[in-house]
Amino acid sequence: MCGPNNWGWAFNFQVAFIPYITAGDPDLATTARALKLLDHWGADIIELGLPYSDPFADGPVIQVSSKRALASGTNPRAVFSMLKEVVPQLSCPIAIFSYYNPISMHKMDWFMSALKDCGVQGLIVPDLPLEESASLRKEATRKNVDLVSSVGVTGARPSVNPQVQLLLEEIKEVTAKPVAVGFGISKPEHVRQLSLWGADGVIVGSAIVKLLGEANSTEEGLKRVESFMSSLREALP
Ligand SMILES: O=P(O)(O)OC[C@@H](O)[C@@H](O)c1c[nH]c2ccccc12
Repeated sequence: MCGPNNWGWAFNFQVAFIPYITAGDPDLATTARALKLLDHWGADIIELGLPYSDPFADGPVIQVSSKRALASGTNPRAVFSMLKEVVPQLSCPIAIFSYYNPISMHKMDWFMSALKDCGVQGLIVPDLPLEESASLRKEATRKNVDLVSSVGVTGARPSVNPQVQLLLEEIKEVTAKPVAVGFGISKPEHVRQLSLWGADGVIVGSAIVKLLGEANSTEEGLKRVESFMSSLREALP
C-alpha cells in the first residue's frame, strides 16, 4: 500500500518488512538466490550479515549460520563482489549488518567505499564502541551510507514481550525516526501484534536463517523461505 513514510528511503509500505540472512550460508551462490527471492516476496529492506567468528549478540541459530558461512570461505570482499552483481537486480535496499571487529580490520574508507560501490545503502553495527562511532559515522556520511546501531541477543521466541508496546511508545516520544522491531519475531501473530502496536518495521532473522540452514538442499530451503515470507507478508497491513 502506498503511503507516506519517514524512512528517508522511498518505499511503498506502512510497516516495513525486513528479513535478515547471513551472507555465505551455506555459500554465496545460495545467498544471491535468497536475496532475489526475499526481494521478490516483498522485503522492504534486507539486512545482510557479514559472518564473524564471535557473533556474541546472536543466539545459536545465527551463530551456527555464521560458522557455516566462514567455513565456506566467505569474506567481505567476496560478499561485496557478489552484491555488485545482484544489487542491480533487486528493488529493495540492502543494509549490511556487521560486528565492529571485522570492519576495523579494514581501512574505514576502503570498507565504506566498497559498500557504496556495490550499491549497499545502510550499515548496522550492533557493537559499535562509542569512541569509534565518530570516525565511522564521518566516513558513512561522506559515502551516503545510513548508520544504525543496536544491542541485544537474537533468536526466535514463542511470543512478543508485552513491554515492547510500552518501549515503542516511549521511543516514539523522543524521535520521529522510524522504529523497526527485531529479536524473536518468527510468526505471523508476532508481525500482526507489532503492527498494531505501531512498529514502523519488523525484522525477522533467526526464523529465516533456520529454514535455510536446516533444509536438506538449497532448493528445499529456498522453497520453505518462500512460503514463510508469504505467510508473514499476509499478516502485515
Ligand atoms: O534472529 P532474530 O531474533 O529474528 O533477530 C534478528 C535481528 O533483529 C537482526 O537485526 C540481527 C541479526 N543479528 C543481530 C545481532 C545483534 C542485533 C540484531 C541482530
